[in-house]
This record gives sequence, C-alpha cells and structure tokens, in this order.
Amino acid sequence: MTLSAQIRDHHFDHILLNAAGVMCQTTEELDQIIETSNTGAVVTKSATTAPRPGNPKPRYHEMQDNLGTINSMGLPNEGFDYYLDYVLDKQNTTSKSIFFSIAGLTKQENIDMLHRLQDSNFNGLVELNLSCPNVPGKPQTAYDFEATQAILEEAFAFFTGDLGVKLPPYFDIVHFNQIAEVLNQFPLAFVNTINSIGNGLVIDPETDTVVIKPKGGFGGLGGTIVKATALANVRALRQRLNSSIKVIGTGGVTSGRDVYDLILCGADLIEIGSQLAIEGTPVFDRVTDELTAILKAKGYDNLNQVRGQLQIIE
Ligand SMILES: O=C1NC(=O)NC(C(=O)O)N1
Repeated sequence: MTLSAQIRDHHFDHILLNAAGVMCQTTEELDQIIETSNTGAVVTKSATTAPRPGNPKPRYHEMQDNLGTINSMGLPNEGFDYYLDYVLDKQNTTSKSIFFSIAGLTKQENIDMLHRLQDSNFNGLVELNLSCPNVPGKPQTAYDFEATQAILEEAFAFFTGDLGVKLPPYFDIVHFNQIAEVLNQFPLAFVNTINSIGNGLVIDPETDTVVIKPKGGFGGLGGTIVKATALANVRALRQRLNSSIKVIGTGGVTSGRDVYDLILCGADLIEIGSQLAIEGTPVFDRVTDELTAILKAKGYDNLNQVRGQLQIIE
C-alpha cells in the first residue's frame, strides 16, 4: 500500500506529518517526528526572528470527551537562527522532507526571513504562516486579501524556493473565491489549510472560569470540533486553486477515516496537530493502520484512486 505524495521535487513516502506548533519547537522534538515511523516530513514551529517566550500560561487546554483543544501559545519559539541551523544540518542526514515555518509579526519581518532562507542552502519547503490568531493586537493576515496579495508579490519578487502559505479557515463562499483569486496569481508550491479556528472560548464547568489565561480565554480551536471546517476548506480550495498548487490538509484528524475524508476532498499531505499533542507519536502508526484498513476494504491500492473523489448528491 503506497501512501505517498509529491510536491514539486519533494517525494513523500508517507503523507503524514505534524502540524506546525505541535512537538516541533526544539531539536529533540523535531528529531522525534523525523524518527517516527509513518511520518513523511516534519514542520518546524513557526519562527519569528528573535526567540519568543509566548503568552502567559495556562495557554493550552484539552477539552473533555476528546472534543478538541484550545490554545493561545503566542508563537513561542527558539528564533529563526535556531531552526535554520537545525534544518541545514538535518537535511544532510534525513531523507524526509523538512518544512520551515515562519510567522513574522510584520510583513517586513517575514520578507527578511525569506531573504535569509533564499540566501541559504536550505533545500526543503517554506511555509509562510499567515494565520496565527494568538498574538494580541496582530491580525490573521490571510483574512486581509490585499495584505496577502502584497506580501506574496514582495516575496515572489526574489524568492525562488518551494514556498507555501498556512491559511486560517474561511466560512464564506465569496471568501473562498477571493483568497483563491489571490493565491492563483503566484507560483506557490502548496497551500496548507486550516490553521486553528481563531478566538474560540472554553469554560471550566467546575469553576465557571475560562481554561486559558491569554486574551481573557480566547484561543485557537483544534481537534475533533474543527474537522467539518477543515474538510470544507480543503475541498473549496482544491476546487479553486491551480492544479500546480498542492493542498496540505490540516485540522480535526484523529483517525484513519479523517485522513481518508481529507484526501477525498483533495488533500495531498495530511498534518496532525491536536491529536498528536494528546496521543503522542503513536498516533501516526494508529492512523496509518486505520487508513490502510479502509483502503483495503474498498479495494484501493493507492491514494490517487481516492484523492478528490468526494461524491456530491446530483
Ligand atoms: O499559527 C498558530 N496557530 C495556533 O493555533 N497557535 C499558534 C501559536 O499561538 O503560536 N500559532
């Protein structure tokens, strides 16, 4: 059973990887994802130029009955140079692809980091995170179509590597049309959808209190409760984007069936975030086994027979 995929010159023996932010802030965590069976790649914690401690704790919470997670991490990371040092060394010793995620707090900070990557020997893929909902006072850039267009115009004026964007979820068909119209103007290698559903609120029933400290308890939602939104965004963007732009499906994956459903909607790679944080790296083997069982039961022997094959009711 070949669970493989391709983005430009990057071949993925496995379609699974972590979602940026989960188990990827330190070199030890990154190594663990790479060394885990049934991952085809790794993505780094979204980097800012300088190291960041992130928001005050508690800033992450797992809901009851595996409903999902809420987080307001606030881009805690070791800083750009730490991840550049790591990827330049690691790319020589692993066959797995590496995604370098960046999330500058301004357009210029993102452009500066892209120049550093352009001038480096990094041969992996770059993910421009335009969707972090948790830095107080900072917007999710990809909800501003003009700002998204402007940063991509400036980036592609010099950047020649394999660049993709991490998008927030959209909830309006017109917005699917508008973001696709912007993205189709650029030679993007991929689009990764979705980031967490921004600014949800979770209450502790024992104490009538929010469960995370930052922003009065407002944080990004992930896990089971975001699956339907992830499916819709993968489907809508796949239907609208040029075929040269691959789609990474992220959001709500807790089982092989969830992976299968995202592939039906057109995803090429699949990221696991919340369930990886909850279950640890065994999630990759479990989900792969479940997916393999579904494919066998349906008589499929590769994912191309599934990808994009979601049926509608005529
Ligand atoms: O892009 C992000 N999405 C999230 O849900 N959380 C992190 C963060 O807060 O750092 N960043």
